[in-house]
Amino acid sequence: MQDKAIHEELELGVNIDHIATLRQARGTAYPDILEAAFLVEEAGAHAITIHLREDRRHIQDQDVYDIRKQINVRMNLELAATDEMVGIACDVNPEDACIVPEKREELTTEGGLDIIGQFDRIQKCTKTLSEQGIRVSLFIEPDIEQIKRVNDVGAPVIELHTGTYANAQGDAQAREFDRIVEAAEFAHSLGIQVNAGHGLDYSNTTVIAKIPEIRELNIGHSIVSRAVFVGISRATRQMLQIMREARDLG
Ligand SMILES: CC(=O)[C@@H](O)[C@H](O)COP(=O)(O)O
Ligand SMILES: NCC(=O)COP(=O)(O)O
Repeated sequence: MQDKAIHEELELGVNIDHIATLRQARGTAYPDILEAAFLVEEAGAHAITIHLREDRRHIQDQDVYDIRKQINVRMNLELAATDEMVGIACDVNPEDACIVPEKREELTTEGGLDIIGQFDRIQKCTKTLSEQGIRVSLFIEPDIEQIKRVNDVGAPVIELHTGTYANAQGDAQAREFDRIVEAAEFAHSLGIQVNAGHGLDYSNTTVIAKIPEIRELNIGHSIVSRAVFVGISRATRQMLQIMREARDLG
């Protein structure tokens, strides 16, 4: 069981997948993903997050090994619950692995894992990764029924999918926000570490960052997009500042 204390500091994992998207668009050697990882680390991020998709649309296998070798902060590797991906993760040995649902035809991750429907597979992947010493996180919807099964799966961490909140507006967004708060409180009461991410940007992160049970945010697309104009160091620092202000840490 993990410490049930409320965490003052909120950590940021910067997802640098879309640096690789730009590189893969032309098959060039630039932009250099390692340089991005170094700059993000130097700017104060707590982790580098990358998603090795089965279709290899952005991050490539070599990126995972290179980043693993070169960075000093935690690596959070996002992966589908397949034998191939679990094998790569065990070989790379990141500090964290986040199991995410994946559909080849999707534009981006569309929802959370169905822990109830895919219990055996997710439990098997979690066990293999955990035995290797990798801390496993499950990317799920803010759904109480899903959260009830997390401890049975054996994962110490969840990442609440904030995509629906991020894409909604008005009352619908307020309702989804309430679901996230309720899910975070419930998971925390069960001793599960609560992270959150997907679709968070410079205008919708503050309220999520104020939820005291949340320990880490993983944010990528908006930071890489802002980096086009201000550079990735500044874009990372600006997001960290939003998170610190939300926690009243200045
Ligand atoms: C699981 C998740 O939310 C991120 O990995 C996100 O999916 C970024 O990668 P894509 O934009 O390829 O979906
Ligand atoms: N798990 C969420 C993530 O890594 C980043 O998602 P996004 O900010 O690129 O939508």
